[in-house]
Amino acid sequence: MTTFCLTLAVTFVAIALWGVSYGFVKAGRELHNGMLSRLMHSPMSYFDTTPLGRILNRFSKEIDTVDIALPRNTRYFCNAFFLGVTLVLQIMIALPLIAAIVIPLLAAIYFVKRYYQMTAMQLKRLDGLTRAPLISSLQQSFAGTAVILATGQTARFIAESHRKVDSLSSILHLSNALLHWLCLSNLLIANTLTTIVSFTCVILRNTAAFPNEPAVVGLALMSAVAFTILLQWMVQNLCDLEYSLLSTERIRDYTEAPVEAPAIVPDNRPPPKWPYKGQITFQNYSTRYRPGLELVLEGINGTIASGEKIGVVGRTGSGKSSLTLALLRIIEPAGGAISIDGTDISKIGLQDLRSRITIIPQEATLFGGSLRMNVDPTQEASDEQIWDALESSRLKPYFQVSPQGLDTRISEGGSNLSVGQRQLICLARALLRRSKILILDEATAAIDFETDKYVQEVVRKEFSDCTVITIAHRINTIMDSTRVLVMDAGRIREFDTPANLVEQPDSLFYKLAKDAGAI
Ligand SMILES: Nc1ncnc2c1ncn2[C@@H]1O[C@H](COP(=O)(O)OP(=O)(O)OP(=O)(O)O)[C@@H](O)[C@H]1O
Repeated sequence: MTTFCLTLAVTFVAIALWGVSYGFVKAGRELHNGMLSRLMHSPMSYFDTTPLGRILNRFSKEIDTVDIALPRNTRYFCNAFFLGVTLVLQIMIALPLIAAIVIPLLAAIYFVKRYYQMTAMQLKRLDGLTRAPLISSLQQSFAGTAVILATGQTARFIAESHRKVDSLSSILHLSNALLHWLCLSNLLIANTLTTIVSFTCVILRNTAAFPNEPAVVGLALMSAVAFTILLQWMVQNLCDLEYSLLSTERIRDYTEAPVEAPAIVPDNRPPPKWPYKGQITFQNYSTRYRPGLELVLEGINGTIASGEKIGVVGRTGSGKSSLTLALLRIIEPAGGAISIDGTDISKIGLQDLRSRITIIPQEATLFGGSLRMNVDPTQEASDEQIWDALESSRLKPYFQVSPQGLDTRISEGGSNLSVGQRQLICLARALLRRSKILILDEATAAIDFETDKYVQEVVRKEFSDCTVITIAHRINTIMDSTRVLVMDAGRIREFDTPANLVEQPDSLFYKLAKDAGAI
């Protein structure tokens, strides 16, 4: 009867703990989704300061631990725990005297586990610290394979990689040694129980305290032997369970990563056709990449009229790209404001702002997928419109001969296309969007002079009624701009027509144009 009640109680508790284990799985999934959605909305400064290797480690190892190891360890521990409790109770029912040594044995198990765990925690931390640099280093090496091969640095990178693998292996080796120590300690404790149970049986064999049934004595002895095997498993599962919970903590840190401003501000949504004219006004605008850093744009004032074609020039690091990032609110203002058609862009949602401005960046961003998906990511255009855009960007003849047509596969990052072709796909994308403001951030740097000229012609023709801001590496390409904005150390130094600026030999633009051989 007692055994039946015990079994029933244990079954109920086991079911309750299975529920807890299921809860872990659910919580793990929520943490995963939370981390992903948070990181997708994190500002650029967060990625500037958080190594990519660390983020990848969270998404691979830690998520794997929460999704797979945590529920498994919970289940294993529950099994081991209840089996262990049942075995000890069976021994105590058969030989009540054994109860006297259970508490000292539990104390010994507790101290061994605590010692093991303190050391293992440190090792786990070291594992994380050595694993992340290894992932980052591998990633950098793969990204820079061409440069590493070209500069003959292969041996250095391999040696560096070996050094990092060695550091990680030494931590893994120590973890294994610690695990063996735990095994040995637990075996000693469990064997002590078996020895005491055996001796008690022998000593009490002729006394009233000895069970009448030989089967009960056999059960006690069998339980003691089984406990020897089980204890090791139970303690290790408990430790594994606690480590898995550490991963949850690490992922939770990422679910609290900073996020950008809201995508939509319901009370302040611009009308669907905004911007109507594309007039951009800077009012004493300044910005920095993150708190604590120097201002990269300072006291920017000026108005770009609707439909103007503005060329932005300046020495490297003068703040040209920062100006475009400020327009898209990739970096937020530290002071002043930018208005588009009279609307302060800092007051509207990021999605509303960014969906109304088109940028062709310095580095073309292409995704692994079809040509159609890359040219028309929102999937709103017809095949005809996409082919027209490809024709205007001079890519139609190239893709027309492909049997898959618009379904031609583009590799991740556009690696099966030339750098120039990638930029032309971005131009086709811009042609499809047709927003009132277009930004070209050194977009034609990788294109030959002839194609660059053609792109400028297409932009002038197709975006004739739009405001176009061109950050130029070739001064020639912006000589026919309406006005030229010359940046220097984060400030606007000159803002006038190219003709006026080249007439002033002491102007910065004159010097830049002269250096470039444009005048
Ligand atoms: N992610 C960043 N974090 C911190 N500072 C940055 C970051 N990107 C750029 N800067 C700094 O901002 C300043 C302006 O850089 P920006 O890229 O706007 O110059 P640029 O004129 O576009 O240069 P280039 O012609 O070389 O592209 C530089 O001093 C640069 O060091």
